[in-house]
Amino acid sequence: MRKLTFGFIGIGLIGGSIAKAIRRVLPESTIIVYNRRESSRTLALNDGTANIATDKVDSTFSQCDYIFLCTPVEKNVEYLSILKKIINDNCIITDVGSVKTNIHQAVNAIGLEEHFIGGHPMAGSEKTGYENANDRLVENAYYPLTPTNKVEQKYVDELTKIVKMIGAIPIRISYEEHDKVVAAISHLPHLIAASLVNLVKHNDSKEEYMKTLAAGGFKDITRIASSSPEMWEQICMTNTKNISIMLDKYIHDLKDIKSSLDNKRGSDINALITESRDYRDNIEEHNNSIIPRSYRIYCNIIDESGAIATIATILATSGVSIKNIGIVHNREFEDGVLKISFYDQDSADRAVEMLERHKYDIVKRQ
Ligand SMILES: NC(=O)C1=CN([C@@H]2O[C@H](COP(=O)(O)OP(=O)(O)OC[C@H]3O[C@@H](n4cnc5c(N)ncnc54)[C@H](O)[C@@H]3O)[C@@H](O)[C@H]2O)C=CC1
Ligand SMILES: O=C(O)C(=O)Cc1ccc(O)cc1
Repeated sequence: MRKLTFGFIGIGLIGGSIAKAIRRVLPESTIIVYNRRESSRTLALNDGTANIATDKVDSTFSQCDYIFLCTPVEKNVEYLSILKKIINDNCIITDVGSVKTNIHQAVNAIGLEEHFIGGHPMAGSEKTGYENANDRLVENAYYPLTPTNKVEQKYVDELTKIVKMIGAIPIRISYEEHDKVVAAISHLPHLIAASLVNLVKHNDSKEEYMKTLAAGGFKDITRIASSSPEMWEQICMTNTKNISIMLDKYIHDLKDIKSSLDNKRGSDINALITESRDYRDNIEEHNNSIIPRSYRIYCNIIDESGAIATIATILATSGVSIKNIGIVHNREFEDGVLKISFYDQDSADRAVEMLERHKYDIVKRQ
């Protein structure tokens, strides 16, 4: 890989994570960041991610081979006209926005097609900001790329290689198709999560029993209701038509469910959950066959304070780095079990060995 200069407009959760990942895998590269908030710029300089940080998008970015637009989707579009006056002839602008049609249309309108490859890492969380960024965030995640035939293939190949180097899985798709897909699997679910939380809020009693008793299932399905309002307003205002079409279908399905309830058709409910369970169970199997397996183990623990800390300490003292750790409650593990993810198979194997040596019960799973 040639020595590259990368620019980042916005180093929040996603921009910050990609910049950190590039610093890790291409340590010789130059990284220039612009961010509205000064504290993130300082953090990125201090932790060695950025070589240069600017408080405006200016000619410093003319050195860039790649510029990642990583602000909310309507804002990303605003930077295109500024960048058009700055970039060099060989620069590729890419973005990480959750919606692709709006930016492709803008790119088209201002004549930047040869310089643009749309992108969208399918990883992230409800958290925001550089403080939550990490260099492994996009690892094992699909990363749709939406180049048009106006951009030279050598750039598509190189960006694809960079996406692979940071551990993500590039997948080429048209921007129109992309926006239909994400309306169904990401944008509508965020609206459903938010509306479900508000439904509970608006129907809770003054004792707040609903809020108090809300259990794992409610929390699982509504985690994303804590996402950034500004980011999601912009997503919904740009992928409006696709989301609205899916929402119509969903309202239709909800009405069917209500009719099954009102008419006491238990077999309909049974069929609903049987169908969803089969499909849902298949999502992970399907992913496992394409994405490298996530290196995880499951361990039974006694439900008492300090139990997780003890395991974390055993692994830390054995030199095993934990990627993620948390209790899962689902029908597969009736009483709850600790799920621990690692960065590689060796770490997972070593963790099993160490925990079994300490008499922990590792749950065998296909
Ligand atoms: N959060 C997620 O899980 C994912 C988000 N995305 C996309 O990534 C992009 C960035 O999102 P996050 O990093 O999650 O958000 P974030 O809130 O963590 O970061 C947003 C960045 O944009 C900057 N920003 C916000 N408003 C701005 C404005 N008006 N002018 C200039 N800069 C502004 C912020 O200073 C920050 O650097 C969005 O386009 C989003 O659609 C893509 C995949 C996943
Ligand atoms: O937190 C989650 O599970 C998400 O769904 C994160 C996310 C948010 C926006 C995207 O465009 C892609 C992924």
